Amino acid sequence: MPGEQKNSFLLLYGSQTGQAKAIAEEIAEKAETQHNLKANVYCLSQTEKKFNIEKEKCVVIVTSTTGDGEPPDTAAKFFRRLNKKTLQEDYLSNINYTLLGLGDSNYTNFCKCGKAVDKRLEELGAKRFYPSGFADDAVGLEVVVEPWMDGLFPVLQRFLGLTPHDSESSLANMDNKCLNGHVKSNSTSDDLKNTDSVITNDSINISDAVNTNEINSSQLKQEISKNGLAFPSAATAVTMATVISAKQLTREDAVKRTLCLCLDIKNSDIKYLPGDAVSVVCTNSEDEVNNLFKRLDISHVADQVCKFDILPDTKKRNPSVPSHIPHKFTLKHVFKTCVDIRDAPKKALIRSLVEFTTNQSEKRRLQELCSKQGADHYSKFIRESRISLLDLLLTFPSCNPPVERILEHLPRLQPRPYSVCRSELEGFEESGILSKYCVSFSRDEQQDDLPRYVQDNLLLHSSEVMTLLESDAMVYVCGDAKNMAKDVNEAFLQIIQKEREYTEEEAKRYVMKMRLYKKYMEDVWT
Ligand SMILES: Cc1cc2nc3c(=O)[nH]c(=O)nc-3n(C[C@H](O)[C@H](O)[C@H](O)COP(=O)(O)O)c2cc1C
Repeated sequence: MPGEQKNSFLLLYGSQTGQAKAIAEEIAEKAETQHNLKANVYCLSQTEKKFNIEKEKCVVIVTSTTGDGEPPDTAAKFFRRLNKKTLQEDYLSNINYTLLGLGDSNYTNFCKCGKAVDKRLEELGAKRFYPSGFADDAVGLEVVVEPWMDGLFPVLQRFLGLTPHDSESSLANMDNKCLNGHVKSNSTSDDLKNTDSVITNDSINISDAVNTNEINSSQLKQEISKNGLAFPSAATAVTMATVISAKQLTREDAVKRTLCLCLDIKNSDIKYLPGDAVSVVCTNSEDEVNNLFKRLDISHVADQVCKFDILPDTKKRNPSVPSHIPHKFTLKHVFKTCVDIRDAPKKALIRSLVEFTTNQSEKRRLQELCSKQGADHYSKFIRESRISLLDLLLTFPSCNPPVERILEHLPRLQPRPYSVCRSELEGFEESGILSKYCVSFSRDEQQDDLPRYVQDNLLLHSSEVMTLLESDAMVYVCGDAKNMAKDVNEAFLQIIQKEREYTEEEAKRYVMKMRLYKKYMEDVWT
């Protein structure tokens, strides 16, 4: 049984794009380096191979939600097993657990997976030894994650019989059964003093450039797919594709520029259908990378080949090189293609900058930004202002961190997902396959009498739409759930009321029936 040591506990994570995994790793690291606890960490996909939850005494679960309220792919098997109808009510009565759910309140089913697992564990008799937390990516996961994690350790210690004190006050701060969304923490001024101690030692160091040859580009391509960008959610290997044409779809004065890019994938194995998603890795801007290098004073080594080494005397348990950093690299390559330099700097990064800042007032300001009391300042100054790493360093001129410290903290450059659709409609209209084809460019400036949104277009063609509906038409609605899908649904209700002289109730029943017979289908997201 894995939990044999007195101070050990099982730590499980279910992650689609890496955040839950990173948080679980942080919990494990803090548990070991700061709290004399030992975490046995496994991905939920390892169920029955590496762990059997029913045999555990103390379990901590961190899981995100993906898709439309679904568990991450890696958690699907665990989820299925847990939901078996045949399990007895007391199946998990021996285990004690707590759970941290990650989600995004822009989605309809906020933290659905975490909440469902939490509920099911309770149904099966498991006891929650510490309140479960539900963190919201829309406002910043750290708003819930940080106080939840801080409170967890003393409770765990007490639960495992290591320190019989402290946990009461920690539990008192968590007075709800679950933490949900925004949390105001009840911290003391000690938090500020303690900010430095979180970073105990450099764990990673860039060794001196091993040689000064530039890595040739095919080697770099290999590194991208082999080491640099091992995307956890990618269904296929990463493919290099050339952009063969680019057409701007929006007008020059549009609020947001939309481009139609054609990628040449003739020589790749990619097969796709409309509805699949293609994720594009867009590199960081050369100018921004150069400016960052100038600010970090590393322009002169930008093209030298480097390698990450773990410091032999690191105090971190199981230190590892971030998986998105290639074994050998040039700084230029890593900063352009592997790390996200635009994302708002995380508190852990800001905390690590403090020790490299010489001006005392700048130092205090940085400490404040990453302290619990400074949560509002952090949200306002960093997140809402969409400050980048370069902006931050320019604002704090006396801060001169070594580049390895920055690299240790920068998140992976995430691919941007796009839905695959076909752009053949114009051709279909020309060849007569389509008899009518209407477009609405809502972001372009419109003359007042032209339909701006798709619902305006539907209402404009109200009687034709009704005729189509009556002749067994299928309706597919795809796109923004919050406004567009709602408004399109409303437009259909209006059309049916107007054209058929139906009451609102009758129109609703009409659309309901269409949905029931799969004649009105939605593929929508927020
Ligand atoms: C494609 C996609 C679908 C998502 N669906 C949901 C959802 O239905 N409900 C929710 O609360 N969060 C949803 N999220 C937000 C993630 O749960 C959240 O960003 C989380 O921090 C990701 O953690 P992970 O990297 O460990 O997977 C979704 C995110 C993505 C990218």
